[in-house]
Amino acid sequence: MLRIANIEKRFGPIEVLRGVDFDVDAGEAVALVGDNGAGKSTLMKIITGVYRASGGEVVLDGRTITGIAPGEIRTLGIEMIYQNLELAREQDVTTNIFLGREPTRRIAGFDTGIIDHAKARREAERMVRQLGARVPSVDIRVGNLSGGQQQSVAIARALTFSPKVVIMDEPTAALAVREIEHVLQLIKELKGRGISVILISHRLTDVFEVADRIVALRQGKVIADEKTGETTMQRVVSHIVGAH
Ligand SMILES: Nc1ncnc2c1ncn2[C@@H]1O[C@H](COP(=O)(O)OP(=O)(O)OP(=O)(O)O)[C@@H](O)[C@H]1O
Repeated sequence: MLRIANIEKRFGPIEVLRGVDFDVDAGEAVALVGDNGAGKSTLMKIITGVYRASGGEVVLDGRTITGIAPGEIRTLGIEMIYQNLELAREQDVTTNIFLGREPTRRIAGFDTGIIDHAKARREAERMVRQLGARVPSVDIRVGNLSGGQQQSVAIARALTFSPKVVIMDEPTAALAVREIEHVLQLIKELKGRGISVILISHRLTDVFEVADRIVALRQGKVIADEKTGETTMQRVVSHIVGAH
């Protein structure tokens, strides 16, 4: 579904990515791990079109997307959920799920439609239910939800774009222990729908629970690309810190 091929990124004289290669299959979750400064965020910004690569290419479902603007890459099927979630905390769940893309209805005599809030609400409820997200009501202000519930809203919102790939940056880092399990369930749900997931995480227990493969980045290079079932936490830690 997604191929990262020999991606290089230089900022002036600084080489941040030095020929990064890995693939993500449909419905596969790949964890991207690496120490602070390894290049994970830079790579994600290249995949989502925020940065232009200095070399190499990103291929989505057979199509080269390197150099395409972020808005179009999103339309083509790559969604990124940032650590800060980018939700409107003062607005309710429905508004956040549709932010700017609410269903509209036509009124006789008017050229443009008006927001059909009842329909948006029904659809938001359906999405939350189908996803198995534990959000008490779609009418609640997002700022009043727990961290895990907010993460669920961000995932539901990502699904409205019908993504092929969802990239998640530290989705469990700020969560209480009992909420982590629920977010990991939602990630499994995405996989079950055939959506590919790239999970950036420092929490290796989470990585081992949901990822099919673990790609370790060190100093801008893939230092290991291993199936989760064929490696160990100790081995992954040593890849990250550079013990071998
Ligand atoms: N715009 C920039 N100009 C110059 N150097 C940059 C720029 N952005 C990132 N870097 C450098 O690139 C390297 C990789 O940074 P990046 O943020 O991609 O790492 P990371 O693996 O995401 O780290 P973290 O886990 O801390 O978020 C760092 O040394 C950083 O200082």
